[in-house]
Amino acid sequence: MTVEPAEVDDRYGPSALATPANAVTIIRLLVSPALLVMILREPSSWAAVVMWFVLAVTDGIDGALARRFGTTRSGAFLDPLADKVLVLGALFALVAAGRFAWLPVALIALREVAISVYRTHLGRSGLAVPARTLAKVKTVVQEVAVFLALLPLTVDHPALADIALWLAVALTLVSGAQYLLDGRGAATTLGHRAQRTAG
Ligand SMILES: O=P(O)(O)OC[C@H](O)CO
Repeated sequence: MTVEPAEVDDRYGPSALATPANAVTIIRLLVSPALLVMILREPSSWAAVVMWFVLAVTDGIDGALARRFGTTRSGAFLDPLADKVLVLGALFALVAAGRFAWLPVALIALREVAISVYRTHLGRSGLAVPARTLAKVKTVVQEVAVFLALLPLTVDHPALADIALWLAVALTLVSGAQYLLDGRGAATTLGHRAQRTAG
């Protein structure tokens, strides 16, 4: 038996596109290029830290809105995509700025692209692959690695951000392998409320 949280308001059906959660996701996507320009101009600054913090925190907001108003196939696709654009954009900008090595960033990028292709492939059959808990944790660790690299206070201790980045690499690869090992079992039709929610 599925127990629904009492406060859930299933206002949006599984195929809805114009939802509050998607609005937050799209705003995050539109704002992200400004951050990348900022990092390229000055890799470590308080302005970039504040902007990154806001973009990372709003990751939780679109997930919460999705759980409140109803999870959708578009949200299950768009939310992880926005995270990838944001995190990969910031990581590549930090490589370009000489702050991160290319190898860990390339490993993360390979997994993120592979899972996006996998999601798109299943999406063509009307299936969604909502983010799993471990994948959400890996996104947070990726965001922490970027945060530590941007933070002026840790500029003299680059090992901190590097350790966080390698931890993110491990979580990224393991969580990616989980999706692939589960195969279509990781997907849901979202015909009814998804058991795993986007966010
Ligand atoms: O690893 P993914 O592709 O499921 O993405 C996870 C999301 O970034 C969590 O918000």
